[in-house]
Amino acid sequence: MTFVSVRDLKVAFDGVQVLHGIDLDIGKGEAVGLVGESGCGKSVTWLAALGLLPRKARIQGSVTINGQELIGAPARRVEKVRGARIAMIFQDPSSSLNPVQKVGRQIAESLRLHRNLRGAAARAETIALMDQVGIPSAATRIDLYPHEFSGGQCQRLLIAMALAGQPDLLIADEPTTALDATIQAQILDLLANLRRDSGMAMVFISHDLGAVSAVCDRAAVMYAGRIVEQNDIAALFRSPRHPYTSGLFAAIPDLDAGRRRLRPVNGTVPDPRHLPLGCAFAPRCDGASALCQSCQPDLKPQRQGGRLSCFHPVAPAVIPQHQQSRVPA
Ligand SMILES: Nc1ncnc2c1ncn2[C@@H]1O[C@H](COP(=O)(O)OP(=O)(O)OP(=O)(O)O)[C@@H](O)[C@H]1O
Repeated sequence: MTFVSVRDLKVAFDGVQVLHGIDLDIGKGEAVGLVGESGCGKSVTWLAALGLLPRKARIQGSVTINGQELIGAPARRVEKVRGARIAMIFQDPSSSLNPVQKVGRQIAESLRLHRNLRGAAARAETIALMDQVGIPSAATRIDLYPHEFSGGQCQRLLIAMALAGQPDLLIADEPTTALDATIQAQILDLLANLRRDSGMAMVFISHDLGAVSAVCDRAAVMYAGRIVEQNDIAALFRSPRHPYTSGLFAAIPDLDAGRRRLRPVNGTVPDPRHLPLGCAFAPRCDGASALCQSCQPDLKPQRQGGRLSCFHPVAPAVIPQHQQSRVPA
């Protein structure tokens, strides 16, 4: 059953279009990744959907959550839907916690707001949440300040605050980017487990396809304000069809592949003020033709599943030996 439905979502700032018509559905309990390089519109998509962009943003299209339209809705209604059903965690955990308030109080405040829990009940639930997200000795650390926790533990505390409201949807915007590699893996594990156990839906925003595959069922690859490919994680890994997706995979380090050279995607994401006429990826694409340089390909459903926006897709893969170990089950 569809929980979030985004239709033809467009955003412009000061007359510059940065989102060009995003369509995306998220089912109840489903985890969907939004992947792409910096500046391709991953965050703006969710900030627009949740009414969190500055006033100067011009937003068109439709976003419904549980059937309720949010675009153009009165701010109080958007706030109510957002507060009751949606939680967000961000890249930099230390800047999202209040440095001068004990961590237990910050989690308890979430419990008071969302579940009307106070006093001893709130304290007991705070300890339970800290336990659930893997903070050791929660009962004694509840009265510490954020600076007394490591970066990974601060992200765990923010996840606990997000869970306090028992959200139907968790939006995780680059939640592991600021953490070192081993801690990243632990936080990804935690998110994957929480999602499985709680049944909440998740949007996982990242430039890292590997991280997305650890948590998500499906991913949408974004480029220059559009979704260019969308599919189940396993299908994307097995056979990326858009040259950009394929390029993102070629740039992931793979320890099993020995000393294989990484192939970065050449060039950079275009400035939204100066987009090329046709496909925005064409200037970086080895397979681009004159058609790509003059026309924007539509995002079309594919016979073999998923959706793709490309005139010259990469041939369905015979998976190279070095990538076989990476295909998620
Ligand atoms: N408040 C704003 N005012 C003007 N332009 C903005 C604003 N917020 C975002 N943009 C522009 O919108 C485009 C998409 O930005 P967005 O933050 O969604 O990218 P992203 O894919 O999430 O990148 P990152 O991974 O760096 O967060 C960029 O060109 C960005 O400069």
